[in-house]
Amino acid sequence: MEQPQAAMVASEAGAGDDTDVYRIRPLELGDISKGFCELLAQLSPSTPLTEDAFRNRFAELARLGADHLVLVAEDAATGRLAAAGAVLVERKFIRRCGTVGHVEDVVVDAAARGRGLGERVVRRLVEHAKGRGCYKVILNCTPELTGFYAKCGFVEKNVQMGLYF
Ligand SMILES: CC(=O)SCCNC(=O)CCNC(=O)[C@H](O)C(C)(C)COP(=O)(O)OP(=O)(O)OC[C@H]1O[C@@H](n2cnc3c(N)ncnc32)[C@H](O)[C@@H]1OP(=O)(O)O
Repeated sequence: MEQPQAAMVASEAGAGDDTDVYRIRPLELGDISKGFCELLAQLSPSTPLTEDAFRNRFAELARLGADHLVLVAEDAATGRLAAAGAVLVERKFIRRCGTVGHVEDVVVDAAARGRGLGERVVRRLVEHAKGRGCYKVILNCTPELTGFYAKCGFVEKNVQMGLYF
């Protein structure tokens, strides 16, 4: 039986507005056949996930409950996914055991860009982090995307560093 990625967080993340073209909701197991991998390939080209790999990762993430939420936007007319994004809640010792939201892997299908969908997804991820008690939400992006994230309410802070293996 298909279960939402984090059933208990569905209400927190909002069920979406059914009158809208896009329904924003948590990732579901069936999304592998609704274009989820094709969407992610627009973020980072890679070989398509097998159904087993998708199911295993889905189960791992589900165990993290509301601390890891993947949202997708489903086109109500076609049933295909038009956008996705994730937020991970980090539990710290500092800041009186504060929590921080990390926004990751935001993508809107090329055909659906420029209509406010990316901003809606990011704002929903931020809302979720706020609802989990996060004192801030952070993300990494390329310089070309700072304008987009500024529209979503973010300000530039610090620098990103990486070490790849
Ligand atoms: C943390 C991360 O995941 S970083 C990775 C981000 N993802 C990618 O780069 C994948 C490829 N790109 C995309 O999927 C999309 O272009 C996104 C997600 C960046 C933007 O999604 P869209 O749905 O097209 O953006 P949306 O229409 O919501 O734009 C909201 C506002 O930001 C502006 N905006 C959008 N993209 C940009 C940009 N690259 N630079 C400056 N402003 C931008 C829009 O003009 C709009 O402003 P307005 O309200 O004044 O009209």
